[in-house]
Order: sequence, then C-alpha cells, then structure tokens
Amino acid sequence: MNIAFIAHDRKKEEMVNFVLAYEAVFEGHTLYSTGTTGARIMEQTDLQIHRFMSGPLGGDQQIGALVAENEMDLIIFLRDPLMAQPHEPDIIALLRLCDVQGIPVATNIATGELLVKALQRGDFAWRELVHKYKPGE
Ligand SMILES: O=C(CO)COP(=O)(O)O
Repeated sequence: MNIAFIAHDRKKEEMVNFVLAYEAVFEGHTLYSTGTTGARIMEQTDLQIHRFMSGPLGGDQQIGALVAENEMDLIIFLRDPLMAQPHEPDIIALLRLCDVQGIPVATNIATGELLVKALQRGDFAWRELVHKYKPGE
C-alpha cells in the first residue's frame, strides 16, 4: 500500500508517537510524507519515507497529484484545527481529491488508530484491485 503522513507543526509530535507505535505495521508499505513531517518521522524511526516538499511550499499538492491518479491508498493527515495555515487552499484541495477518489484519510489520531488497525487486519485489500484494474490500462 502507498501511505502518506502529513502533520501540521503542533501535531508533529503526536504523529511521530503514532508512527512509532505502529512502526511494525508501516514498515511493509511504501511511505510518503510532506517534507518536515517525514524528516521528523525518519529521525525517530527506522522507516524509509519518500519526502515531498514542505506543505506550505507545495507538498500537499504533490501528494494530491498521486491521489488524483488514484495511487495513494491511505493518508494520515493530522491537521491543526486551531491554527490558520497559509496554504489552506492546498489542504482543502487535497481533502477534496481524497473524496473524489474515495481514499481513506484520517484527519485526527482517533481515526488514524482505526485505519491502522484496519490496515493490520487486511481491510485495505480492495485497494489492490484499484491498482490492478485502473481505467485505461
Ligand atoms: O503543512 C503541512 C501540511 O499541510 C505539513 O508540511 P510539513 O510536513 O513540511 O511541515
């Protein structure tokens, strides 16, 4: 599965702790992140993550491009609901594309926990069919 991690600044510690707790689950997958989030996770875990640009510089949009292609299978996006972000339009665009493609996306830790447990159980197997039977391929 292709999994992306994104966390706003005041959620980065929570994200690192979350990924640490489920490191064994994530290590079998292909991991992506926005720039700073990925750097923080890689500092504290043994995971290899493909890092895009920092969110405000276009990282959300880069992940959005994969979502538009229906390539991303799961996104954990710990947003800060109490702080305005300069790139709010990019964030909304990413979440909109997730809804367009029906991509599971957690925007808080409680949903993140549920999705990672579903991943552990194999509930994401349907995404393999999406990859296999892409329209036009
Ligand atoms: O701003 C972000 C998501 O909207 C996250 O970007 P960074 O991981 O580079 O801090």
